[in-house]
Amino acid sequence: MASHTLISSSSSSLRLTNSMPIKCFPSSFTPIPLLPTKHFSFLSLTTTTPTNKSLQVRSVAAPAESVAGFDDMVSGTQRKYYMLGGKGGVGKTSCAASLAVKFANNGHPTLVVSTDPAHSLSDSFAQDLTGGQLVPVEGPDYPLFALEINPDKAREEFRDATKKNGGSGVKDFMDGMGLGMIVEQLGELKLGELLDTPPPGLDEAIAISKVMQFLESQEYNMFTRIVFDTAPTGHTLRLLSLPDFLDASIGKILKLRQKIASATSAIKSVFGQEETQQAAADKLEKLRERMIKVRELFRDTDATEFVIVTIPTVMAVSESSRLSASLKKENVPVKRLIVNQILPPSASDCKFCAMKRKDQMRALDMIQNDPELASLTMIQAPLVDVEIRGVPALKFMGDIIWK
Ligand SMILES: Nc1ncnc2c1ncn2[C@@H]1O[C@H](COP(=O)(O)OP(=O)(O)OP(=O)(O)O)[C@@H](O)[C@H]1O
Repeated sequence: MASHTLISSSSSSLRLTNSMPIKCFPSSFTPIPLLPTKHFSFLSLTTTTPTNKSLQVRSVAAPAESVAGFDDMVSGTQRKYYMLGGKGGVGKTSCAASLAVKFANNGHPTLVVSTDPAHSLSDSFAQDLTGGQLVPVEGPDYPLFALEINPDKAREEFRDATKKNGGSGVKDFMDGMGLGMIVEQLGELKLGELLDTPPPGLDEAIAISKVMQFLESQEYNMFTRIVFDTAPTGHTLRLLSLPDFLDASIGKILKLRQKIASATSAIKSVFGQEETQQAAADKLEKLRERMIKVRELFRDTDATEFVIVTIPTVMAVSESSRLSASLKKENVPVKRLIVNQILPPSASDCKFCAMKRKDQMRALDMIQNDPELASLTMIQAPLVDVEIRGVPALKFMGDIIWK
């Protein structure tokens, strides 16, 4: 508790490690000026009192000696996957990046992957990680690599494969042959919809399957911890049911292909399309296999854990509760819940902070009484006073969260 304990005081001025005084918000709101990045301490330290007397403040919202069970997370050299997910903007990327840094500093060659279509890993590490390739992250003791999967590119590949092999490409082709009726008869195929307005979650499913593909290669053998920074909740929920949906869709495409193969083989051989079609079919089949692997990965209780990240607001907690219920329903292992951005304790809140703290306490209370969330290990992470960017800042944050 030592470094995160606030000592009460009659003074309203808090002091950071570097002795920079900052004031609570006055009742008429004025934004707190941002501190320079080098001061990545957080408002948790000491206040001065005229008498120099100090008194410990106990508060529900105090960033506690949270025991995340990091010893358990770090033990063993068999490969483990950690997927961090939650509502947009709650701090998924910061928590995922700080976990990756912590693993790498504790002996694990680690890979951190972003499958969120709106990547922010590059921003978090303050390094350019774009390009869909492994990029080494400088700073940690053991190798840490990052990978941002380009969802548009991944989707295009999928689109091309399905188009060539049973999407609108085949329909047009069949229409041209006067055989469109067969396609019509398989009306429930709904391929057009799938290709033109891909269901949310498709990007991520393809991105994860792409990672699975990479992980099969020699180059990736070294990684013993893989941390995923996933897309916001809605995508994750759809992603869980997506492999089944795609499995069925792809299955239908391949079936359709077989059905029409005999009718068109003579014509196709004239136009020389047989080989292209076969190559596309193989590609599609591979994609289907990888989707099944994604589904299995999410449900592998020995190797995988989904960590929910939330913030202490009623809305975020409600959403986290729904996410937890859905994950459990789908047999995805969930053990930990990070409650991020908790106000550090203060002995002399301004009106704004006092209100905010009350709200946060209500939300924390809600978690403790929520049938879905109460059983999870709760990790409280403080709201820090600067933006968390770069490896030193992520290490600092990781050392607070992952204990
Ligand atoms: N504990 C914290 N204290 C202060 N700032 C934080 C904290 N956690 C996250 N932030 C800041 O909040 C912003 C959003 O964080 P982050 O990008 O990690 O969230 P996210 O959930 O991944 O967002 P998105 O859903 O948009 O991908 C960033 O500017 C980050 O530095």
